[in-house]
Amino acid sequence: MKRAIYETAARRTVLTIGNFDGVHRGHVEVLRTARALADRETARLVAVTFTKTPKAALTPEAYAGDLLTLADKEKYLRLQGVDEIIWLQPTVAQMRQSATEFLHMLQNNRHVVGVVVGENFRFGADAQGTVTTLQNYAKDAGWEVISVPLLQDGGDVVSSSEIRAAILAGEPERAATLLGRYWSIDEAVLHGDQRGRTLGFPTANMALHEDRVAPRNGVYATVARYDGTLLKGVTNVGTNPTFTDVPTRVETYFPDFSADLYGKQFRLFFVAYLRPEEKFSEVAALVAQMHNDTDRALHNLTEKLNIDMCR
Ligand SMILES: Cc1cc2nc3c(=O)[nH]c(=O)nc-3n(C[C@H](O)[C@H](O)[C@H](O)COP(=O)(O)O)c2cc1C
Ligand SMILES: Nc1ncnc2c1ncn2[C@@H]1O[C@H](COP(=O)(O)OP(=O)(O)O)[C@@H](O)[C@H]1O
Repeated sequence: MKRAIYETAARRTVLTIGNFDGVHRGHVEVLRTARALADRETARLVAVTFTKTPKAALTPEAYAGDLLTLADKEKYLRLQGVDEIIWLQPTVAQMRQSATEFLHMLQNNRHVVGVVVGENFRFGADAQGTVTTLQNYAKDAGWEVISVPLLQDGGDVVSSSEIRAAILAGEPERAATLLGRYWSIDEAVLHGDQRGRTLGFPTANMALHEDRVAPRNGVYATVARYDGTLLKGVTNVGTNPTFTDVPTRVETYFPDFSADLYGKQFRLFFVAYLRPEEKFSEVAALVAQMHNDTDRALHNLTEKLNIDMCR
């Protein structure tokens, strides 16, 4: 056991540090640079990240919610070649750690040979540490530091908060442009009110995780990855105001499909926003609208779907 710990500590390591919520196109630039440095240095690539972004812990009222669950953050980090993840908890003790203490902690933990971060990287209590702090420390420690310039998209910096704002605003296309893939959720199918089938629109229902950013209420063209295939869908995010309001759900009707999905899990990609959810005075009007939504969703997906973005 002791030997295993020693071996981990002795392994040459390149660290990349950040929140990485989204693992968006900007993060991918940082991760690619870090992977290349690790390969050059015959080192492992270790990502140091938080289980919850410090923003969520410090100012929860001003925080829109996470783009990714931790499982998804891990999945997308590993897809970029990260070998291991060190998860930090945003505890009071962790948030009070000075910038130098934070770097000491990393140095004591691994045989660090390099560190790759984004240009705007801040760390330590009150975000006092900057790339310059890191570079100064690295000179003595013998680390190579690379700070990666922030990626821009049409004049805007690609950032997790821009993507959260796009999802909140019902702009999945904009979110996808910044993310480099469609925003998605991966959840199990729950039981609803068993009403969908009586309307001719059975819907697979998912809960919205409270820690996650909530997409704007309304109807979306979506795609699900299920059982190795992609299914076209039309999804309502909302509270079903035409009937009795329920806590916000994500309900998807798959026009070209019929099977029992209860308890099954699938990844649902948000491709386009079609309209806000409405309260109809008659069920027949809702059903007519749902037919129209289905046609529009299928048309939209036929015209615009980019399968490579379903990741
Ligand atoms: C494409 C689509 C659009 C929908 N639009 C609305 C809407 O505008 N207003 C509303 O109250 N419910 C809307 N719904 C939700 C339906 O009311 C809901 O699917 C139905 O009540 C079945 O609920 P159940 O899954 O709990 O059985 C929509 C559902 C779908 C699939
Ligand atoms: N084409 C389809 N799209 C979505 N769900 C379907 C489809 N065909 C069958 N189902 C099944 O029907 C269930 C939804 O029926 P519904 O009456 O809306 O019940 P609930 O209110 O429990 O969601 C889904 O969870 C799934 O198991």
